[in-house]
Amino acid sequence: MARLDDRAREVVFRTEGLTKTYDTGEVQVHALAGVDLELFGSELTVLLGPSGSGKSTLLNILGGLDRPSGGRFWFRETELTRASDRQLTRYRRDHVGFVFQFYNLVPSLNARENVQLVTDVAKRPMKPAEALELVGLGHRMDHFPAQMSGGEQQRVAIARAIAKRPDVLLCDEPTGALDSHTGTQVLSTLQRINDEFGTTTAVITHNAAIRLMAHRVIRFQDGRIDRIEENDSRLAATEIHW
Ligand SMILES: Nc1ncnc2c1ncn2[C@@H]1O[C@H](COP(=O)(O)OP(=O)(O)OP(=O)(O)O)[C@@H](O)[C@H]1O
Repeated sequence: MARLDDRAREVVFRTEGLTKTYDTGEVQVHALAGVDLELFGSELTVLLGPSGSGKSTLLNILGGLDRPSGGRFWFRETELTRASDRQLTRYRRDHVGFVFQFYNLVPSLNARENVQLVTDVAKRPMKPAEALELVGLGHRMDHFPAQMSGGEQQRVAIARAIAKRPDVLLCDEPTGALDSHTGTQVLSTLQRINDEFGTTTAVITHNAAIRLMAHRVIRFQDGRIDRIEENDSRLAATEIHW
């Protein structure tokens, strides 16, 4: 599979000394303790690290869902460190797709309607049917979440995230609730979207096997980046087992 070097090294995200401290009354939790990082255009990055090492905190800040306590960060040329709530909402709507561990689908809406929630408010969306075809669910469009497997529901969530043609796809434990076989199908969908559309993709996981499909692997420890590895050769998601 293509190496990162083959791709344009546009800097999509940059962070400088990013910190996040939670004040829980008696103790301060340093969720991020100074993160300097660049994520590049079209790359698929896997963020690995023990529970509590700060992965979700970082992804939530990059996605405009949370704010840092200190440091600075940019999306392309735009500094978002002190963006207003309105600016962050517009940034999320126009540029970011999210995929979470628990699919967050609306149970009373079928697959097509769940995707339509996003396409109705996006600037240049795909048709819901097109997004569902892309994740291999063209035949399940009228099904409700309760009628679908976990993997299918997660693929509806991916269709919803990509239907607005986001520049970045931020995925927090997208296979955390899935068995190996189903998880592999979901990863394969993410990999194909990254390949076909060049969507910059970051995937948080506890599962070290998943690092094999990434262009780069970023390892977290205690709110800091411990190590960054570049994969000389990558595996197709379908070749990964756990
Ligand atoms: N709202 C909050 N209030 C207080 N502490 C928090 C809050 N959110 C996160 N934390 C703490 O910040 C630290 C980093 O959490 P974070 O969720 O970013 O880690 P993570 O690496 O994503 O972990 P996991 O893999 O378990 O999801 C943890 O110690 C966590 O308990």
